[in-house]
Amino acid sequence: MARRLAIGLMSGTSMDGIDVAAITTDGAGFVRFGQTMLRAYTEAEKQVIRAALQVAPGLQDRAERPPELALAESLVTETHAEAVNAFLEATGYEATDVAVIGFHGQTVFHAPDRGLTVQLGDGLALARAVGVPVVYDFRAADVAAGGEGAPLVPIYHAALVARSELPLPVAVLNIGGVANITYVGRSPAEMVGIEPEAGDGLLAFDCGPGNALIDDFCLARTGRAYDLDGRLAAAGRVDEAVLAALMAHPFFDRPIPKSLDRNAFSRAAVDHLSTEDGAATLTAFTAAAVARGLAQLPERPETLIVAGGGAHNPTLTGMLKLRCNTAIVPAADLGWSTDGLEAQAFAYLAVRHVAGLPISFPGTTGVPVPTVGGVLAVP
Ligand SMILES: Nc1ncnc2c1ncn2[C@@H]1O[C@H](COP(=O)(O)OP(=O)(O)OP(=O)(O)O)[C@@H](O)[C@H]1O
Ligand SMILES: CC(=O)N[C@H]1[C@@H]2OC[C@@H](O2)[C@@H](O)[C@@H]1O[C@H](C)C(=O)O
Repeated sequence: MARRLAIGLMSGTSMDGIDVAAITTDGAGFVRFGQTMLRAYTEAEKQVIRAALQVAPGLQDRAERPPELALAESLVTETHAEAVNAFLEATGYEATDVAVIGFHGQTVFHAPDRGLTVQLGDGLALARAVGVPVVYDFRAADVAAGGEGAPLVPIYHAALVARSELPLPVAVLNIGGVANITYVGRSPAEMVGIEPEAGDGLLAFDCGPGNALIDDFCLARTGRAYDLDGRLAAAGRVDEAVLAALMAHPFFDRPIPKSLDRNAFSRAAVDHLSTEDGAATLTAFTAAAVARGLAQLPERPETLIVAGGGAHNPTLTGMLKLRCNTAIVPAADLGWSTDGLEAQAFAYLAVRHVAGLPISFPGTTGVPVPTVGGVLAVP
């Protein structure tokens, strides 16, 4: 398969901004990293997205666009076009150099049990604004076929593990707004090939909260968007009784694969705690949920590679070390991008779409057969 330059765009559940990343890939075993960039959302932009998040659970149909969603969708499309143009300017690439863009959009609601997963973003408008073909709406086909619609990054994790010389099994933990785990249990090279098998070699699932609960708590208590370097949590004490109550949520006993809405968990259980103790307890909740997730794997991974914004929180990574009985390796130690990995993944998934390769698998989303997701928009 031909190697193509692709750009990926990820606006995740943390709603901090748009990660932009370029890779050169054949959509299978070849991946060469290009540059990455963050186009941060302003406070006013975050408000527009938050308003859409509030309204979205009332949707009956994923195409419905009440005013809050319509406004947020225009904002998402326009800011992504701005981000791509800024990235082209900064990197010196011409639009004509780029074969395809993978545009995740902004998830505002995810309820696969109701057949609903809603990502805001107009792929055709973006393609026209930047002059590059765009693959978007990656999750709908998987949900329509009976899958969870998430996580979708695992096949990219498998491609990166295949290039590494790590002993298997390996697990990759992404700590975004929600946390998710990928398990690579056997020769991953086979999995990224043309016909990945639907065996238990590649498993994935959302394992619990990531940063979103901590972020929301921090914003409500201090007015700051997140617990910088985990300082609040480091100054507090974990309330073990509250933690046990949080871990009693039925989600943790559900078999894998499984996925989560950003707002699946409530932080009400820490309302009576001090700001420091609340932050410590929610941070421990994220770590404990990862440990529970690892226990659902068929084998204990030799290595747990940690990526996503939560990898920058030393209080959280310290708690992971205490609670997970495995070697923890920051993604950056392997030369992987901590913050740009998901954006790279959507570039990879866009190339797979163009090549007609599946992006989700029975082991990663529970979809009955490997499924090609996404919609192609040509300018
Ligand atoms: N220095 C830091 N200290 C503590 N937390 C941090 C730090 N840097 C980033 N974070 C956390 O990382 C979050 C951003 O993570 P990330 O960009 O991976 O999220 P995302 O792309 O929205 O995720 P996803 O799509 O996987 O849900 C911030 O909201 C914050 O909680
Ligand atoms: C529905 C949705 O947008 N889910 C996100 C979210 O953020 C992290 C986790 O929950 C993961 O399942 C997924 O994103 C990543 C990019 C994925 O699909 O792999």
